[in-house]
Amino acid sequence: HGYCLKICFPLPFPPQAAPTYDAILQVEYLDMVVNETLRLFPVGGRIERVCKKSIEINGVTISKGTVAMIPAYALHQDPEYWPEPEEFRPERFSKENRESIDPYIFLPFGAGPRNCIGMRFALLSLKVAMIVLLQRFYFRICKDTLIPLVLDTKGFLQPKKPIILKMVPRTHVNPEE
Ligand code: HEM
Repeated sequence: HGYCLKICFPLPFPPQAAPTYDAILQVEYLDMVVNETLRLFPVGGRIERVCKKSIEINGVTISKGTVAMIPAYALHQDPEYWPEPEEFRPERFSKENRESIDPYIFLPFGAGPRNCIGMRFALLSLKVAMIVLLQRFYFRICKDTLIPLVLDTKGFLQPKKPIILKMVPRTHVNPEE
């Protein structure tokens, strides 16, 4: 896939203001962007569970002890649930749309009693990092940005090569330069 993202949203933070917990929760669009990014790029591309007792689901018997793999990456790309799944559309996670999302189809942090224990911490710290960077810089594609992005096929879902972007200080007169 080739992804070319231009994300523009107002940050309700003056350049030097500390992003407080309450203020971060107010930035709804940031949450939508983070969710849509985790939909396209779920770090744990698959989730696994060991079957505790034999069960039949839709005519398929899964015996006790079998490891069942839940393909989070594939579920996040299923056009039945995500129209034009390859498109980066944070609006999928808007307040109005969010309620219709099945928690077993959107699985960036897994689901159930063994889901990610660090989810809230991870979401908060990555939002703090994004806000602090976006308060100070614009991010632009440059000649060293590899397009299309190539994903690694082993282990955690991550880019094969680092993503190189140009950082333009926000004090700069013309951010498009
Ligand atoms: C964006 C960052 C992160 C993502 C996308 C992520 C994703 C996941 C996923 C998909 C699972 C498997 C859940 C399941 O099987 O249902 C998991 C498990 C886990 N994560 Fe995270 N994680 C993140 C950050 C963190 C952080 C920051 C911590 C710790 C501070 C953490 C601690 C754990 C632990 C301990 C488990 C195992 C939970 C268990 O088996 O009971 N994760 N994570």
